[in-house]
Amino acid sequence: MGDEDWEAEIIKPHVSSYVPVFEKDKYSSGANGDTFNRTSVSSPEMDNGSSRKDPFLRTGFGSGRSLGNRDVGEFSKRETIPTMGSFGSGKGFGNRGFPNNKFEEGDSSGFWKESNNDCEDNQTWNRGFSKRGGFQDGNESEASGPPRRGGRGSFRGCRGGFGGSENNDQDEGTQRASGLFGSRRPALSGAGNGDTFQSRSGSGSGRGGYKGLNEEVITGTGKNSWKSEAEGGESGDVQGPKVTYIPPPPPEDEDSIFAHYQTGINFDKYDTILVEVSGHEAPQAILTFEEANLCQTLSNNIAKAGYTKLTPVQKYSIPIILAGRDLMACAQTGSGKTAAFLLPILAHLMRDGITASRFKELQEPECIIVAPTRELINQIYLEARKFSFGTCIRAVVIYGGTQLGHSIRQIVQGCNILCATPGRLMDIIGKEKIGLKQVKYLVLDEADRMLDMGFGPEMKKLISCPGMPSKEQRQTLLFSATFPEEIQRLAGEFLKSNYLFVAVGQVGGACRDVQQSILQVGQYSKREKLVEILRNIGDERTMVFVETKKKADFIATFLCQEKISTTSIHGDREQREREQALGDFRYGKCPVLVATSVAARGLDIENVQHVINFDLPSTIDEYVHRIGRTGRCGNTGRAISFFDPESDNHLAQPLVKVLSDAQQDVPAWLEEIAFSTYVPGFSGSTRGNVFASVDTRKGKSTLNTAGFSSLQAANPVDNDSWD
Ligand SMILES: Nc1ncnc2c1ncn2[C@@H]1O[C@H](COP(=O)(O)OP(=O)(O)OP(=O)(O)O)[C@@H](O)[C@H]1O
Repeated sequence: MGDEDWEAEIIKPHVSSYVPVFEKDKYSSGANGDTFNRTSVSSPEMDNGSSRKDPFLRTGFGSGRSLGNRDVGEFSKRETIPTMGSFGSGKGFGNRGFPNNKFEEGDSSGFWKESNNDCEDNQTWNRGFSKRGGFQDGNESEASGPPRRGGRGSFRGCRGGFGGSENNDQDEGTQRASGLFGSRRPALSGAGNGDTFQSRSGSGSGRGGYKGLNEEVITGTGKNSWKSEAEGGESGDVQGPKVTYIPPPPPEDEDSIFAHYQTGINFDKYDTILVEVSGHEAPQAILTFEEANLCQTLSNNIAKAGYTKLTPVQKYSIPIILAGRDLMACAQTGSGKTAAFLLPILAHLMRDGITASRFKELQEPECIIVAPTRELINQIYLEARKFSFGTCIRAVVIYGGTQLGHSIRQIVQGCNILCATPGRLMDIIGKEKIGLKQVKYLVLDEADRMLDMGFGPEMKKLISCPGMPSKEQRQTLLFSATFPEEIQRLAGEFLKSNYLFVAVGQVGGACRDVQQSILQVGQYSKREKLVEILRNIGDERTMVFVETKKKADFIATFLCQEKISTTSIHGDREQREREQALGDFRYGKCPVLVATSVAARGLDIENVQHVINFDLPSTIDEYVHRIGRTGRCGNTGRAISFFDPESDNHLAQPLVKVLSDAQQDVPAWLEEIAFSTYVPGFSGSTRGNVFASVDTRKGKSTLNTAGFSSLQAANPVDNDSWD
């Protein structure tokens, strides 16, 4: 993917005539115009002979004046403003595109490295410098990025940092680190939001710095520098400015805390889903919240959250966790896994009492929850805060892309449940800001992702950190909608040998409330098809998944050009922008969110009615997670996927399987491709290595509908092979 030759289609006269509304307002005079010379951009030295691929170069998207990293959704649907250049043509100004010309973080080098793997904190270890600082990744062969909308924008005019080697990256980084923010941006001030940056030349280690109202200079050198990313620090090595973003605190009022959306018409149908529990002596499932015997405050909070009935994964997982057992639970997307682990943990904490308090010097959380993306961990935190409302239990969230000092300050105020992304967690542990001795619960949400090659090593480090109780001493809970066999095997290292495995429906299966359609669409027709679909959809909330960060920017910009209010989220956007984008989507300002896989898992956004896979992901599991952003909690949704026979044939067989398991129509052409395509290890009936259909330990104990309690294991499990 990503090789689409956009150039042929993108050069259209109307492109340069569309100017986003805020551009008109702020820069309508020609004075701010094209200070960046477009021809220089496409010089061979810079584009490495590959500018053919970069539509932005030819159309002026992102050339020169950054639109800032404003969400493209702010390119209003309704505005068409007479020509004044193209997107972002002109100055390297308004770094992030904030209306008040606020500056931040300053990732403004001219080149950036694209990666298909748009994930979180393990990737963020690369972020501070190498990804952003002026170099170009050979594979991507882009002379510059897409419309970076400022920030790390390609064509920043004044300091683009072009170059073709990693050395240039170093140079750019050094340049940035040596006072770029301090000395080159004296006393910048903008209004509001604490985003104002102030010059701090000479502060800290004397390398310059920048500061906002809520921000402090964190320099990269000297005794006080944070740990390098390679060591697990997320804020970067010696070069480059540190992340200073402090997320706004979530609303404190009860209505906001307990705001929720309605369960859908199919919520009751959850009861008919088959549930398997494997392992020894599984406790009986419960049928009602009352049976869980939770304390009054918790019960009140559950009621205030609008939960009246347990979902299947909750019926089985809650008693298992209450019984102190380790658990691997697999249930379809949007079926309430978060509450399935939070409620029993909170119940235990309430029963046993907590030790951490704001008066303790070293915070020692009783529970650590990790998840692969920042937005997801924040969502889990909000759920934890909701269910612990009115109790003395304090949940804290820490994640990358935010100021480390802020994370530390949150923790020292008291921390019983620590919700964290892996990079930030390891950073905090490395700095000895928390003690692990009290950890009784370790939860890996999206556990298959947390244990795969990306995060697995970090998770292994986590469980072998000094002080971390051994698996015999803690309770470990793994949750996901997908659990490939090989990951299940790896999980044995984390779990006690007698763990229980709960499978609600088919492991790795898609949610049946999502109506799936697969359309055969070639690369060159995708955009046209997308626009056609979105026009038909109207204002209904839609997530569009693409394979690369660069393409996410491109498609979002393209849609804005087509007057479709769109924003985007991906791993190269600053955290502030990501949160803004998600907010704009969540609250309806932009009904279309273009995303990479960073938004594929876990995100629970009300009323997402459509998911469009503009590009199919590389794995079927990812497909299942992506389409699971719609059709949640008994609501219905639609997923449309563009299948390009040039690149997606390997997915034909697993797609046919997922579609038929979910009782969806399977197009004849897809079956034909599936039939004629050899996929090593795949077999339609067992799914081979593609994903597991059962607990890989083989011992199945029950096969029940969710409304009935489980039976004892029919086949004792060979636990020995799991240590
Ligand atoms: N028993 C319940 N009654 C009503 N709503 C519920 C119940 N359990 C969960 N929900 C709601 O259902 C939605 C989906 O829950 P959640 O995000 O935990 O799903 P999930 O299984 O973790 O999904 P994913 O696999 O995508 O991460 C949330 O809005 C949650 O508040």
